[in-house]
Amino acid sequence: MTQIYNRVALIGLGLIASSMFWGMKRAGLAGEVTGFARSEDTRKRAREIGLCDVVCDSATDAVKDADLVVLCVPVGVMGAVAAEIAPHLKQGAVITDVGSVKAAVIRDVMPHLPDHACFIPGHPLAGTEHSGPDAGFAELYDNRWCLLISDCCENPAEIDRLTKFWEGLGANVEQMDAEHHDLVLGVTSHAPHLIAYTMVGVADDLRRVTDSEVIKYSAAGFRDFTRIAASDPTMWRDVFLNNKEATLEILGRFTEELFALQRAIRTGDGDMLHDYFTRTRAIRRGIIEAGQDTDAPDFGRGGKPVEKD
Ligand SMILES: NC(=O)c1ccc[n+]([C@@H]2O[C@H](COP(=O)([O-])OP(=O)(O)OC[C@H]3O[C@@H](n4cnc5c(N)ncnc54)[C@H](O)[C@@H]3O)[C@@H](O)[C@H]2O)c1
Ligand SMILES: O=C(O)C(=O)C[C@]1(C(=O)O)C=C[C@@H](O)C=C1
Repeated sequence: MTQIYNRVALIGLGLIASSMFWGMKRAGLAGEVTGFARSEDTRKRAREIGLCDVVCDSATDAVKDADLVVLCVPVGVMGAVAAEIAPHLKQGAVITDVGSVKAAVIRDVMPHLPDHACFIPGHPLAGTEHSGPDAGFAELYDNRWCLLISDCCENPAEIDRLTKFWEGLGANVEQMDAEHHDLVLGVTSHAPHLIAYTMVGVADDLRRVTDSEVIKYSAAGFRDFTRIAASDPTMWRDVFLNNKEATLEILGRFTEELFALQRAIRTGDGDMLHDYFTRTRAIRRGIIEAGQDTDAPDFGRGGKPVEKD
């Protein structure tokens, strides 16, 4: 049990905040945790399940005397929440967030914060397709990355303290520049979600033709798409609207590659398809060999990728 902050305030009480709360309790990281969510139903549910030591009826009450304030709301409302709480922050408070996009959050939040406060944007790379106060669990961040953007805060001791806090929640912490973060996550998270949303939409259109066969006989790959496409619509709307440039850049490249593959199929260019899939398989194997995905089902005994020819 290592207490890192006396008082932590969670604003927004969904998957990410509730997982932080249970993780803080597991490791004894905070003396007291206050919480606030905009919806009265969410606050009621949080009180019923013991989510937070105190559930407040306003964000301003929740942040009073908090040493750490964590903004766990959709990316599109971070700025409005920051404006509301700013005058009520404790002297020297640290503000962080968990938003999936970083440059837009910094743009929206920073101007509202008083000089005495320190803003350290963050992003835990962990989640599920579930949302709301019941969705959280203490293990969500175990052995996952949490990226911190350090250049908004001039106090290295507070960056160290927040790093220890996330490590206490089980995460591995690294620092990254906001623009770079948005490009990397555009490739690894945002574009894949958009593709999953699209693919499930296409299947839904087809379903009308084939009368439910698409869903009934869906194999594992498509089922994974449906899991991802079940993610919260508000959260993902805000991600795309706030990481516009990187998403459009990646989608442009994606479309070019898709057209090339489409052409190879139409013209019967088997060599092109085989070379392409050989290259992508090597990437996957490289990740496994580097030990970066030990969850992989094709990670064989003795730490070697399983040959499946
Ligand atoms: N779900 C994921 O996989 C995941 C992973 C990493 C980061 N994130 C980021 O974490 C943040 C929260 O996501 P989540 O999955 O916990 O969402 P969620 O939908 O489970 O929870 C969001 C909470 O914010 C509350 N809220 C919305 N608007 C509010 C406002 N104006 N004031 C106060 N509360 C408000 C909602 O009532 C809800 O309690 C988002 O910014 C998201 O981009 C999500
Ligand atoms: O596992 C999932 O369901 C997720 O989509 C989690 C995921 C991701 O893309 O990896 C989603 C959004 C985040 O900002 C971070 C993590």
